[in-house]
Amino acid sequence: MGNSRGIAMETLLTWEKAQAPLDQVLETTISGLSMDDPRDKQLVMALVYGVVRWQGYLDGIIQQFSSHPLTKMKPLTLVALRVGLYQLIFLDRMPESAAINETVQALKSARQPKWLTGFVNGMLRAMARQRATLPAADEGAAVLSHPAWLVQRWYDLFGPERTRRICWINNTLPPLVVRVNTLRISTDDFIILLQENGIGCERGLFAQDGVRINDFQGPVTALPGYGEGFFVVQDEAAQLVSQLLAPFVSGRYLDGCAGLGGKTLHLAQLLPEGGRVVAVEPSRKRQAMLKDNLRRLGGPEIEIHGETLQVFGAQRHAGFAGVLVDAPCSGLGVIRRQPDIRWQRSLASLQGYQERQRELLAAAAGLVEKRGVLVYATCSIDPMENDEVLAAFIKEHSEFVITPAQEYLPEAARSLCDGQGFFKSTPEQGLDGFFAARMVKNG
Ligand SMILES: C[S@@+](CC[C@H](N)C(=O)[O-])C[C@H]1O[C@@H](n2cnc3c(N)ncnc32)[C@H](O)[C@@H]1O
Repeated sequence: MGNSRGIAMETLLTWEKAQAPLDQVLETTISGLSMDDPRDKQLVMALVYGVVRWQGYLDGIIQQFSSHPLTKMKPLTLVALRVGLYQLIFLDRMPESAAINETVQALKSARQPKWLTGFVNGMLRAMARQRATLPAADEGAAVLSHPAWLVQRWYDLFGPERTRRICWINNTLPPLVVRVNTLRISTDDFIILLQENGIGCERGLFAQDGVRINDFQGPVTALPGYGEGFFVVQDEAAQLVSQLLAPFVSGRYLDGCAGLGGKTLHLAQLLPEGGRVVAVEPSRKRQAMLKDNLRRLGGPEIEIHGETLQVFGAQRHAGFAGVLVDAPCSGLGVIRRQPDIRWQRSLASLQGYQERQRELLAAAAGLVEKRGVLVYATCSIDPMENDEVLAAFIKEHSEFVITPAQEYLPEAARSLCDGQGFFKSTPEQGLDGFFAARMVKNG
């Protein structure tokens, strides 16, 4: 399927089949393409992310026009209808004829039978004719475009008002936020550098080294200072999590689930002379990306271990002054950045995450030295992965006490903590939804 619509459809079909993260699937489908015009790539991305974000809403409309249940449709037919309808509703500058003809042409190029191309063509034309009467994207269930189980869960947990607000924000485009690598450049100088290059930006509202970049369309690698390692893309909420390991002393700190190293280097940045960071990351692919990031960002040498935190913990490594467990989680707090997450989770998957999180915290407990700090974090807003994990941990580990997170955060961020002293940011504050608990080991 040669054109941008065809590539978008192919990506969406692969994503549905593979149940893999959308950004990974998209990277694979577009990395090998030789598209002369960069706008073609942008269109593919806009279509793919837009369709996934609004899938529930689009499907509601398609169902109104179809006499067959959507579950009986061929996957390619449904994907073509979603891609076509998305253009009709959301891409204001796209002429109606181009939206329909190019979508149908992509099916023809893929040698789809006449009945299928005819059906998609007819449906899209019918929807275009009745465009003025289609339900708006801000009405009823259409706003939500989230799976029913999740909406029900959030209604029960947060009430209808908050649920609608969170769902609505999840469907908006997230801001580009970076953390300045102050080992290389000061935040003030980085802001000046961006402004000199005509890039609008402002200081973060909550985190001291956070910078919000406005109206920048290109890839982050094209921002000034990328090659020099002046910044790393990181939401302000994630930046605040590392700060909870304060007060920083010149001891050893463990990033127990380092991933690509967003928080690993931040810790190195925060430590005084003589402090050292050790990182654990079992995924080989992520480890390689972590090493690349650390090379780009520079800074002190960081010891990296490729085993799981459970294995690392069982090897009885010497005590750490601070341990961060930024646990694998559902990601329900970052749907705005990864719209596919909502369709790939279930209540059962939350239970699965909780089990892993409890194991990871238990493994971390033994690694913390006396009076050391343990921080548990997720990018989820679901209590099953947050408050419940913490309650179970504290019950089994009475040597740990919860200390109020607000005492370790900048003034502006203190209001993000709840009565129990947990840090809880949500998309409503313009932040990624994070949970973090700070504990100290007494025994
Ligand atoms: C939420 S991500 C970490 C994000 C990272 N801290 C950052 O700020 O970019 C969780 C990471 O935990 C890793 N992980 C999964 N199982 C693990 C285990 N048993 N022990 C340690 N890390 C694990 C995953 O590979 C993933 O990279």
